[in-house]
Amino acid sequence: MLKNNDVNICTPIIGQSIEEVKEELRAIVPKEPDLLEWRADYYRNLADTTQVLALLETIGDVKKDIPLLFTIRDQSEGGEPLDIDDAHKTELIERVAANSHVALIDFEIRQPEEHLRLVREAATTNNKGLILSYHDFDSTPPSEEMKAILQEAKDKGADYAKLSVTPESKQDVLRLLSVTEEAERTLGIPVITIAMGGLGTVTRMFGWYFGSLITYAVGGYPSAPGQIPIEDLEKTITHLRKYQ
Ligand SMILES: O=C1C[C@@](O)(C(=O)O)C[C@@H](O)[C@@H]1O
Repeated sequence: MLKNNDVNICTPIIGQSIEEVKEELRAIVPKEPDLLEWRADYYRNLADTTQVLALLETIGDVKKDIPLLFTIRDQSEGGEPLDIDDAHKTELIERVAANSHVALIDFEIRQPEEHLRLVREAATTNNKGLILSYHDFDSTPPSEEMKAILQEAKDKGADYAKLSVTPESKQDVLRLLSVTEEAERTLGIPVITIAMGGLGTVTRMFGWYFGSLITYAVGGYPSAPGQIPIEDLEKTITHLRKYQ
């Protein structure tokens, strides 16, 4: 599945229709990312579970053996407006978790406890990895708070603890990297961290060196501020590896 103790490049799929998703896959799959993320909040028929599961089959048929991460991102955490409520979202994730094409589920740590429990159970039952994530699109919280968020993800049953923040200074970027480095040594589960936007690009390029397991890159279209094309990211990683 994921390469542990190494960097994994993940490319999001953000199509609104089957055609757009297929077009993105045609562009992305030949680039051989380590992981594909279907950001299903962009899909306009998300309310129709039958269509979601059908599109999952389509993705499964063309993605070759690239592991698939399934994410429905809430609008408050940078996702698209949803026409399903939290209960429907959780039920959908439970169905998706049972699908053999899916390897990992991303769920937000701020979701209601009961839904978190149901998603955790679905991931465990179906042997899928669970990423519990937290996004701050306004700022970079104090370091102690960032550590507490990663710890909370672990306490709530995450297999991977993810934190994505918005830096307002280079000091914020350094703090995120420092928290990453410490968490990677001490938390006991893998961490995924990102500083978004141009200031944070360095974390997308080099965060893995400080202990972040996944970095998100553009294969077709970006899904968050500051993502860079997979080709550029691969070159950067290769260069650092060569001389480190
Ligand atoms: O949570 C994340 C990370 C991300 O927001 C980023 O900043 O690259 C991109 C999203 O697609 C993904 O679900």
